[in-house]
Amino acid sequence: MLSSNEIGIDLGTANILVYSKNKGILLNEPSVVAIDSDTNNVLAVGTEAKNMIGKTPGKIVAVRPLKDGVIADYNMTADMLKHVMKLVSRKIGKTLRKPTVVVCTPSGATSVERRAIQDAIRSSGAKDVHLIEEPVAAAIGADLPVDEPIANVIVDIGGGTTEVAIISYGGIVSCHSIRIAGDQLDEDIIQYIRKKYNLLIGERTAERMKIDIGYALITHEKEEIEIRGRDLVTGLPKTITVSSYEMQEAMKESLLHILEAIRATLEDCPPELSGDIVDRGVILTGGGALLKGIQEWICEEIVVPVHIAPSPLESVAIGTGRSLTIINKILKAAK
Ligand SMILES: Nc1ncnc2c1ncn2[C@@H]1O[C@H](COP(=O)(O)OP(=O)(O)OP(=O)(O)O)[C@@H](O)[C@H]1O
Repeated sequence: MLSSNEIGIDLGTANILVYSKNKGILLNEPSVVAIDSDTNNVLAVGTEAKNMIGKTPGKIVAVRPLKDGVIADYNMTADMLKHVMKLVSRKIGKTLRKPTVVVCTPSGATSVERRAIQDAIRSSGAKDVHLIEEPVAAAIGADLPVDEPIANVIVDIGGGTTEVAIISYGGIVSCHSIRIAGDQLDEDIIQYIRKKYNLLIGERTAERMKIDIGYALITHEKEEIEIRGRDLVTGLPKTITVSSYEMQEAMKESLLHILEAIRATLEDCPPELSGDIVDRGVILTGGGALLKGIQEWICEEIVVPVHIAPSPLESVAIGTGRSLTIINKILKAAK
């Protein structure tokens, strides 16, 4: 039985989630920290800090300490994790003392990047820190039978990375990890609007556009959204209307890169497992799985059934927490 002192953490580029098998999701907050740049004190973490992005006075900076699925600013990540542990303690009504933590890392992370994640978690008070590859955690969290000798194909489109993996018998058979995912789609939208309309928009506006009227490359009925930004010629605020067709144009190149990663992984699949893929299909997870039309588009392109995981934004966190049971079994067997 897992105690609340054993937790799984999805330390994501966009969101940080903490899961305990007994209590479920204990925390789900954006991976954002707001600091006072004069004193370096952390002022806010999570939603409160995210609401400050692009709106803060000079000395308060709201930053995302992770980029492309790995730590970009070590000290800030460590501070964010300390705050997260405090929030979790408050939630469970007692101090989380020296917890055992399983945390995911992108499968493309280097050993230095993995070590940094492990050290940052340890510095937040954890006793034992176990790492799990993100696609494996996502597959466990999506209820796939990962320890059976059948092909489970997982496509996890997060904020910083897209991980595509074929998992069989508890291990990764073939995998591609690319640093193109939700954040890149937001950046594509910012650049498109800048070039086409000479209008500067912020990250949060771009993300809202993607979520509200963003479509994968499928035929659909046109939708429109009104957005505001700063005119680069006059320097004044301006409102424009953007359509979902323009959003497709903006995101096209990155979406094609994601498709390419899926194709490349399937091409690497050992022939014995190919039959499973045709029968069982591909599971989409991560926030990108919620992009309108993505299931239909990928299905059309790879001609294999595509399903969306039950809770795409939570699969990795649930998988990290559940994997503790497996780790405990291994540790017990080794005694
Ligand atoms: N409805 C939606 N449509 C399109 N994209 C969405 C939707 N909801 C969330 N997203 C995007 O999903 C991304 C966050 O997904 P997720 O929480 O799985 O990433 P993460 O685990 O933090 O990142 P990574 O795994 O790369 O470290 C963000 O880019 C967000 O904009």
